[in-house]
Amino acid sequence: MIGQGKLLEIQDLRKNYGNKGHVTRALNGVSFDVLKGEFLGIMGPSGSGKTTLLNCIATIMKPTSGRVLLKGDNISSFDSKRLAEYRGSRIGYLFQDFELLDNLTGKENILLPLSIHGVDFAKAREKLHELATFLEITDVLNKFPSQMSGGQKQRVAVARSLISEPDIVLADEPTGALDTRSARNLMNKLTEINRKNERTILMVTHDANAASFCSRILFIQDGVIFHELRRQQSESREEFYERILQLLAQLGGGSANVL
Ligand SMILES: Nc1ncnc2c1ncn2[C@@H]1O[C@H](COP(=O)(O)OP(=O)(O)OP(=O)(O)O)[C@@H](O)[C@H]1O
Repeated sequence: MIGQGKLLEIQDLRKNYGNKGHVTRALNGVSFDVLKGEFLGIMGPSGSGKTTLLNCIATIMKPTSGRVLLKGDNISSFDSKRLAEYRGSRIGYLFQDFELLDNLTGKENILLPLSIHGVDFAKAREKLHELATFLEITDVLNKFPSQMSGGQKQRVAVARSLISEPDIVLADEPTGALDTRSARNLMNKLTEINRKNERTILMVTHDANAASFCSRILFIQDGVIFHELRRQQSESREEFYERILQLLAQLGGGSANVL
């Protein structure tokens, strides 16, 4: 269920790369809200601005103009202490290529955000156990990333993104490096995390199949949101997937799974 209220507000976000001679307008006035408890997808072709958008929200990069509000607070006005808290515990980040540290075990990778930002370790251990059981990674907690499958690595990364119980998880092509079965497994887990724990998720993807797990999808091209699809309450995931494919075909997407 989607809770009431806006969790994240993106207001007229613009991001230019380069200088006067060679300016790339990666974001050209992007505005949308993410509701609390929503699983929102962003689809768009390569180079449309998806990663730039997520990076601006995650404060990995500064927008040229525009505002990002989390629960009404303008994140660009945060001082360094609030910014560290925002990055460390209010947002979780999932990357296409997992971004686990090779010289740390699964467990150490998951607990790393907490050791940086300070926590109650008894509570963390309990949370770790709960997440590991749910994500089916208990048997890889003491392994290093090189000893895990791609699907296991991404589920460890999911646990890392959730350990601090963030307000929102930002996922950048989380199924991009996974085979079909692991991708489906990951999307089922993310859906359950969204529905049961009411965790808000914002995911960018090329993949219509992954997008069909979302409750709403925004379509971006040339740094502008130009369309929206909402999954109806009565609509199955398979029906929503068909509707996404139909839209992509109308847009002249060509390939079935890739915009
Ligand atoms: N550091 C940079 N310097 C200059 N231009 C950049 C930089 N990063 C991205 N761009 C450009 O900004 C635009 C948006 O890039 P972005 O990576 O946000 O797109 P994307 O939709 O995530 O693409 P993909 O799906 O291929 O990852 C592209 O034209 C890209 O070439």
